[in-house]
Amino acid sequence: MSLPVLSYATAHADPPEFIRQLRHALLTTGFLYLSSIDAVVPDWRASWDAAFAASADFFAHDEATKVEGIGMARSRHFRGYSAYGVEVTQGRHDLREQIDLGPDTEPAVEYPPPPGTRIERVLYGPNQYPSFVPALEPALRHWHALCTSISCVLLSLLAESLTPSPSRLTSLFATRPDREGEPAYSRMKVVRYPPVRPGDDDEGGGLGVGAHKDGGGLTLLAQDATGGLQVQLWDGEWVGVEPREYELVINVGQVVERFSAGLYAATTHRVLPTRSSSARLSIPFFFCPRLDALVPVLSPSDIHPALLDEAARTANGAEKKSEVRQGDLHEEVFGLAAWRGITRSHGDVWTKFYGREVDPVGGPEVLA
Ligand SMILES: O=C(O)CCC(=O)C(=O)O
Ligand SMILES: [Fe+2]
Repeated sequence: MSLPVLSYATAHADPPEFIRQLRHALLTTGFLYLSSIDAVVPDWRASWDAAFAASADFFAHDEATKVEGIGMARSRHFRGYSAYGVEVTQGRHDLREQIDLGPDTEPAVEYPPPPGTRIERVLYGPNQYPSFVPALEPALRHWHALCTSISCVLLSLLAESLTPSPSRLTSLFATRPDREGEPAYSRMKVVRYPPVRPGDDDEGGGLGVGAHKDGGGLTLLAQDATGGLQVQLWDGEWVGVEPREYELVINVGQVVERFSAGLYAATTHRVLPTRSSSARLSIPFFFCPRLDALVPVLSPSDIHPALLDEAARTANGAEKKSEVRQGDLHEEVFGLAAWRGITRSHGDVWTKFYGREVDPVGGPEVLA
């Protein structure tokens, strides 16, 4: 089965048609390609090439240069570089190296956080960019801005496809006038999956990134021509998300799953270890609400009746199969789920700056 391809040009020229296709994609595969972005964003291809070229230049430096230059251990906001095998998904080490970025702001909270601080607010702060690859900062800032603007368009169409009150979703991503320094918490990663090393993927079953559902609202992924990403379909079968040049791969995360009362389920996915002789590069962008946003759950009376009908017909009584446990998003502000997720993935950074004394919420041993 191949994944649906939706045209970004159609999103602008014929929104009702785009919404129809989007509903179908999100009720079935939960993953889709977005094509024809260059028809709407004139510098799309050049921006794509610039982001990948500067990222490749960065990764070509040796590990010590990358760690000393912008290692995540230098950032109490969990931004920066993680060496190969450092990040953890589902308790296992991922076979990739990466830079983590987010909205580039002043720190929202001083350090150490004063008693009574909502701990997740420490996640707001500046990114780290390497002075030894000057082209990376402008290329990634621009890419973050492009992905933000595409996400806003897609999120509004998605919200319209669900409910007569779309602003209940879109408002979660809008900056509050009294909290300008705490915008939508959209993270981005620049990732390199090197060819597998002997022993990396034998008995241990190591993966580029282990099976998971994304935590945010929408994910926009740019991948190079290598391949390796797989999604788990309704029946549990894994299928490859084959590379398509200059197209984004789009999926929804647990924020949309919760808001839509499970109708638009977050699809489980993973990345296989790289088998080709050269490394794979990808740039996932996670469009997320503000950290203080409380994600409501739509009741059936808030959902378009035609969508409920279509969902019932599509599922036909079946449950979507997934290798991972249920979501990690509860009746709480989005930031707490984000905090648990990032502190679990980067326990070393948590221990260095926070630890149990400061933080009763997160940490490497905290499960959903
Ligand atoms: O690199 C990819 O293709 C996907 C990465 C991913 O799923 C993630 O970082 O959440
Ligand atoms: Fe993911």
